[in-house]
Amino acid sequence: MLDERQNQRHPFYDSLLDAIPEAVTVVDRSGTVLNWNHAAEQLYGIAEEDIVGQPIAQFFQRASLMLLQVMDNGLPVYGVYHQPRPDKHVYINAVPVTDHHGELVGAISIEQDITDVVRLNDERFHQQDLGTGEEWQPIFDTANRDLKETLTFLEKLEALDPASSLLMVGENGVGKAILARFVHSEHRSGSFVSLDCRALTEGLLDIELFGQGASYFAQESTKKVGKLELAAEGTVYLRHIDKMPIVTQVKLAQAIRDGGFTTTDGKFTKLCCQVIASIDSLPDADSASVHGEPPSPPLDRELLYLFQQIAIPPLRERREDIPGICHFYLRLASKRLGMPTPTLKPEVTAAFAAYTWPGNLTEVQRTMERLVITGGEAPLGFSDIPAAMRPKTVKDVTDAAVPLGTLSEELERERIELAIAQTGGNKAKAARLLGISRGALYYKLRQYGIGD
Ligand SMILES: Nc1ncnc2c1ncn2[C@@H]1O[C@H](COP(=O)(O)OP(=O)(O)OP(=O)(O)O)[C@@H](O)[C@H]1O
Repeated sequence: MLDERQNQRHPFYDSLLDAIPEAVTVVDRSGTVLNWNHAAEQLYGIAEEDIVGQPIAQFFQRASLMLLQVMDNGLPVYGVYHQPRPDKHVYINAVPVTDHHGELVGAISIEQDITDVVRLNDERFHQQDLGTGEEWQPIFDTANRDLKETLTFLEKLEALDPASSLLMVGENGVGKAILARFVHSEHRSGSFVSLDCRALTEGLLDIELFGQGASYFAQESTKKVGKLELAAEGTVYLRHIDKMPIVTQVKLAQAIRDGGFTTTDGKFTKLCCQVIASIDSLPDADSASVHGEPPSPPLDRELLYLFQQIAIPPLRERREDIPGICHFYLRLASKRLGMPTPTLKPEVTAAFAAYTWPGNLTEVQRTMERLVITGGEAPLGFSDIPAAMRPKTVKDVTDAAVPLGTLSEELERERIELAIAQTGGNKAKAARLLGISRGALYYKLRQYGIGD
């Protein structure tokens, strides 16, 4: 009788599963797929008849299978952001299933596809205009001595000689283009034209920069004005200048030195724009003499020395700024996405300060966006941040070496609370951990009303 009723239920269940807009997957204890609905077919492009009856691990990386993880842990997950494949982003609920005796018999997952949302957000951020001021200034509001000196020098230089050619030097994503925009918005009235020297072939880059006279073409209308002329009173930003063909580099050096250049139709064009170039790192000065060949990547020496170099350190060398930058990007992402700004537990702020951020600002921005999208009401802890950023030991956290006094009041308070917690309330040890005197700690405790 029971079997009969169960048999009757099957068509209802199948229709129910297909009516659900989320991807539903059911596996048995061994990980063999029992159900795979329409939405799952669409999300992963795998037909039901191909996957049902097969081990799910044949279709996905084992480590990325939340279903197997919940069976291993015996614990459900709800509303967790998950990336089952490099090109798929989902919110997932996954639950282990037990029989009447409490024996594990399998698991069910329900996944909501948010790939488009993530992609759209990414695009929005990539396209986003750098703005003209305040919004991104906190990135360069620094407590780092070297960067402070560099920025002071730049400010003086621009006040005295706003047309000087600059070379922004720094790892990928440190903010070279942002700083170039900042300089531009402060001192130039024309347009900001950006060219990536990796993206164009030798001849094309030359034409893009210096233009081409009408004599090369049949009609006058096909005459091409170069960016150096087009950006008059503005800025030409040359990204990855070390990838510029050497012939063009020599021509550019000559144009900067002569204050202008001759176009192919013989006209002398004055250089009215500011040239700002960027490079990830300076070529090794000795490499040419040591190996007897041009340094790789080749950068014309004459051109190099025509630029004032502005070095921007990677984030791991300005750790004292990291908490402020993370909070800035959290607020920026929340504002743009219309979502509440998540709060970070102090240990997370410290973990971020200790992390190396190889992708620099770009990585911070993406990480904070993700936290805004996935974060809930509660303050975010270690389990909410990418595994690679979690400290392996408590020492990693305390080694974050974020000096007090360089932090905002909010962060300073968090840092003190963390130190008190880590030292079991021992104020002398906490003061040592924080690198301040005991008296200063007592003052701060009173100031923030901690331990009242
Ligand atoms: N308006 C903005 N405010 C704050 N951050 C921004 C803004 N626009 C972009 N960013 C973030 O800063 C990151 C780094 O900026 P930028 O492109 O200036 O670095 P870069 O050093 O020039 O990088 P690359 O070496 O790739 O040329 C961007 O990838 C983006 O995540």
